Amino acid sequence: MSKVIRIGTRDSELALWQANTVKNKLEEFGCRCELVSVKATGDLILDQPLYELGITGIFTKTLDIALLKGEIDIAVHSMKDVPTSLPKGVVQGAILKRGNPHDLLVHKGLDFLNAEGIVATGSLRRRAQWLHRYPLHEITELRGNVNTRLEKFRTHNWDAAIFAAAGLERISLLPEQYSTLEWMIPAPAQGAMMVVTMEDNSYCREALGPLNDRETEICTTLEREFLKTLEGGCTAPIGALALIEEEVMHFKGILLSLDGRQKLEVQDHGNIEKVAHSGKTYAEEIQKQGGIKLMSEIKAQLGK
Ligand SMILES: NCc1[nH]cc(CCC(=O)O)c1CC(=O)O
Repeated sequence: MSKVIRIGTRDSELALWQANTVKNKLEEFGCRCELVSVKATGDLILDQPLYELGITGIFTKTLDIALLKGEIDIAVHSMKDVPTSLPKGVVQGAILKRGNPHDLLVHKGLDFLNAEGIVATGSLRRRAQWLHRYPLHEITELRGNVNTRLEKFRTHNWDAAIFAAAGLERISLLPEQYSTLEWMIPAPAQGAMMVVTMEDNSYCREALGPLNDRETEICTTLEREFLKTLEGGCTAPIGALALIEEEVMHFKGILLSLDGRQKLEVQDHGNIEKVAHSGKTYAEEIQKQGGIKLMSEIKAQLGK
């Protein structure tokens, strides 16, 4: 077989790292690959908060279009950026072994935690969880790719900024002062990469098979099932994390109000088979706690 698999990637440092990781793995299994750079709208539109753009697949849209047009054979996405429903004809080819799923606080000293502080993030989920824990703090908008955000943090007078650990670790950008936010529930599938291809591309589907990490697939599928049941196509402060430790599966899921005052949560652990298929049930528990009303308030506040 002498087919060359064209791997679509965005051109941020993190996207290139992720695409190269997939390329190296495929080559280990004897495939030939090349990277194809595709410009994504998420990198271009920066003057409006993401949630106002009303597009859940903003980071993945352009690569998916290139895939549908046949310009590339596979696309590598940060799985947390992939909408819970894939475009028609596009299928999950592999989910790679997850990196660090947690969020990190990059800071200039932690004294501000017990006082007033300004924390930078563009994420509704991080903002709400931060304000829930530190109601006296102020959140300032911070967007752009990881490099841009870190640079903005360095040049502004903010006390801290929140990042996905996996993003900083992958491109070796861990700054001098940071702490892992173990208490903060990450975005569903944070730290995992999903490779997608076309349903009818049996060559790529077969080639991607060995790259799949079953444990990551089980955990992220559960987290996304929880998200899908709750969100109903709307961005909201939702977090979910599933971990398997010594054959026991642990799950935590949350939904907060935008201002962080209200927090609904569900926690469980148990047999992998049982917990892995309870994503919808966990979301329904949140809905029973007041989640349906809260979601409609969030939608109204975001102007949807
Ligand atoms: N939404 C942007 C995004 N998408 C994936 C990552 C990092 C890698 C990951 O979490 O898988 C980031 C950066 C961040 O949230 O700080």
